[in-house]
Amino acid sequence: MPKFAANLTLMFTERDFLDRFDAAADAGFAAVEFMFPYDHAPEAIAERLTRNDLTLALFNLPPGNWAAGERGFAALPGRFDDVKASVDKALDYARATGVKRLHMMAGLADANAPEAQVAYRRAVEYAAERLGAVGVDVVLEPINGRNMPGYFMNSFKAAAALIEDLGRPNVKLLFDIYHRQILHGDVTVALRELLPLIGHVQVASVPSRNEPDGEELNYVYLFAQLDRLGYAGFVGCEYNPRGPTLEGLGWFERYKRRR
Ligand SMILES: O=C(O)[C@@H](O)C(=O)CO
Ligand SMILES: [Mg+2]
Repeated sequence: MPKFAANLTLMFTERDFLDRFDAAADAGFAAVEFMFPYDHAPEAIAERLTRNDLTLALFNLPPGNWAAGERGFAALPGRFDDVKASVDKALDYARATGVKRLHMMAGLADANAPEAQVAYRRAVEYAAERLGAVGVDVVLEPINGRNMPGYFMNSFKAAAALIEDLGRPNVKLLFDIYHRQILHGDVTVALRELLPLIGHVQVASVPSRNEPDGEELNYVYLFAQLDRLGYAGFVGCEYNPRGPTLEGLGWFERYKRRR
């Protein structure tokens, strides 16, 4: 059975951020993820995890000024000092929470520009070196251009090629099934082929990005497929609930933690 992580950036938003940990645990999740913890002290996040016996599956390195439109800066030439500072900051949270993988966002840049490719590779290698020393993986996520126009990392093929070329055991693929279906389709075969590179999976319905229980993809099949493939990582529920979060958790009933 997949190990599901509630995404606290999108789920349980009826509650304040820190209270979402309690809500996720009460709903039967044994793990959580979120995009950014940085408005809260590392100790406050750690306390909620411990109190609720939750594992933190993933969060993102600081992305720059999100409100102003930044979406990371790893592929932006001239931003290497920001990359270093972002790794420092994320490490504080990783140490406090015990998270084992962090998503490094690439930023808005031309995917074919050699200078962006060089900057990205350098940033990923730097993060991998620093985070690897404390047992943390760096995951790279291809994101579709409808949700994030102009985003540098927009191809599963490019991500896989870079990860294979780097050959670092702690650089892995964040396989967001929602983005995969929009970018390229062929989800099942891609999961099979890319499995050795996958460090994290995320899910949502396509095209609405709601609960994984309908529309284009058959998630009952895909979750069973992940089990058949022997995927041992987490599956992040990165979806916008159609209504109140709890009312949309019918799909999760068969998978939830019971205690
Ligand atoms: O899929 C996404 O959008 C996220 O996983 C993310 O980290 C950046 O928005
Ligand atoms: Mg995602």
